[in-house]
Amino acid sequence: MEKAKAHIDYNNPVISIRGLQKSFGDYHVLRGIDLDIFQGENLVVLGRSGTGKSVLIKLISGLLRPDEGTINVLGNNVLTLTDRELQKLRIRIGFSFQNSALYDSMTVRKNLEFPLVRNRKGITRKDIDKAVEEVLDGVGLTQAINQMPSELSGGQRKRIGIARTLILNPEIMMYDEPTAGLDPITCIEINDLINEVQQRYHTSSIIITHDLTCAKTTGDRIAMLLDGQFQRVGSFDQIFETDDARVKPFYDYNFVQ
Ligand SMILES: Nc1ncnc2c1ncn2[C@@H]1O[C@H](COP(=O)(O)OP(=O)(O)OP(=O)(O)O)[C@@H](O)[C@H]1O
Repeated sequence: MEKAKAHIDYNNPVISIRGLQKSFGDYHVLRGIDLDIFQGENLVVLGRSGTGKSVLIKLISGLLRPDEGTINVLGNNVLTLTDRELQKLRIRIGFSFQNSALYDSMTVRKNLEFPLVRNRKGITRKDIDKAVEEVLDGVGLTQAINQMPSELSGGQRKRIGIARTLILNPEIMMYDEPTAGLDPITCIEINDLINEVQQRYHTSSIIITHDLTCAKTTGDRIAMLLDGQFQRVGSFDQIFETDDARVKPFYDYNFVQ
């Protein structure tokens, strides 16, 4: 499906990162990251394995501390927040991770209710039911409400995983390898869903992927992490308009639809 025009507010960065550095022992993983992600934008982060993409997400969400630099998320200086403040901030961020599995012993409904009951103290039964129905509609799976995760396809489980994140109305979504391990048709569906989420929930997103079709389909901008820095940032076509020997193989060995 063609990506609809995104409504991006370039005057309103939801994440602002400056001079970010992080080492583990002698390995200098991030060597000066500068990045703004704007309200309503899908930003794709591309980079080879081990370049520090997951480390970046952990730094943004306060799970790791940088050696240098500043990180501002939704108006908060992440490095000065208390644990409690960090927890509150994380509720405003939706994480769709490869390992964020559903609870196998619970129906889809119960899986979706779980984050609500845990994070919205005092929420009424009526509001829970409404939120579950709305979010299932949002991911196109209303019929799955009473099914068990084992009865769903990989793509459907992925959708429910995303729905479980969306139910808390996050302002930012983080997708880590959203299409990994899915067949090509399901990949297309998940890419479309990421774009639908952007439109319907007005989220800003970071999408980490190796899948260039995913990058091309979902990204309003692409940031390529090379040697610890965002060496190339721009549209899909712009970042691959180069003879840089570190960039070209990325494109040449990927099948891009
Ligand atoms: N807590 C840690 N302690 C030590 N080294 C770490 C830690 N976390 C990450 N690293 C190292 O930092 C580097 C970057 O890791 P990261 O997981 O961010 O890579 P990535 O770009 O997400 O890779 P992939 O695409 O394979 O998921 C790796 O060499 C990893 O071993």
